[in-house]
Amino acid sequence: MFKIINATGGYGKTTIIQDISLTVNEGEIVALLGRNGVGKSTLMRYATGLIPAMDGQVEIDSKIAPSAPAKRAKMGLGYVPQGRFVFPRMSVTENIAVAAASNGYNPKQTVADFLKDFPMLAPKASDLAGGLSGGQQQILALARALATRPKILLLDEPTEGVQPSIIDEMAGILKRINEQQGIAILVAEQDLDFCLSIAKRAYVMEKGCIKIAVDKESLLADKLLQQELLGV
Ligand SMILES: Nc1ncnc2c1ncn2[C@@H]1O[C@H](COP(=O)(O)OP(=O)(O)OP(=O)(O)O)[C@@H](O)[C@H]1O
Repeated sequence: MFKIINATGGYGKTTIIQDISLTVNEGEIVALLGRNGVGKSTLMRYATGLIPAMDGQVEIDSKIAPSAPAKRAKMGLGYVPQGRFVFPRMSVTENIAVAAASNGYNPKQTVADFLKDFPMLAPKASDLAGGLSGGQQQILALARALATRPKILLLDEPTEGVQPSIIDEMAGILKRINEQQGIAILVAEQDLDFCLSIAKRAYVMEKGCIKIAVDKESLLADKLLQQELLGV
């Protein structure tokens, strides 16, 4: 249902990712792994349309996605960028409302639903997002992406700088939305344990390319691969 086909892209004239193809099937959670700087975030930005394609394309539900990020969002592509993007001077409620409205959904209803679904945010509903802890901001960033009602959710290093209890909470939320709402997920990560607690297979990147596509069991069993490609 979500495909990146022969993606080549980068910044200015510099090519960072080269000829990458990957698929996330309906209802799947797939990990995108690789050491620092291999191009995971660049591939995510390519997928969302935030950087222009030098070559290749993105397909959502077998339709070629237009390049504008807002059009991809309307087709069902949700995105949580690295660094937990929230509006710091808006309240938790306003952050969710703005995200819902940006994709044409009723802000009031969405906020009411989300405060039920994200009990951690409910007591903070009127607080400014900038005053939340790092982990709470990451959960809010996830709630914002979900408020756009995506079919496929792209997450860029959601565990970075987040304390273990919130990482567990996040894994629980991701499994729940995947199982109950059928939202497919592509998660770029360095935290192998987190990824393999939610994903059944992974693509591993090296120097701007996909080096290998591997299922969870094979990756867990292959310590050499873990060390060589992931440095763990
Ligand atoms: N905005 C940018 N302009 C120019 N080069 C960039 C930009 N963002 C990233 N790069 C370069 O692209 C390469 C890949 O970086 P990218 O952030 O995509 O990797 P990554 O696998 O996500 O790494 P990390 O885990 O550190 O986020 C790096 O060499 C980086 O310096």
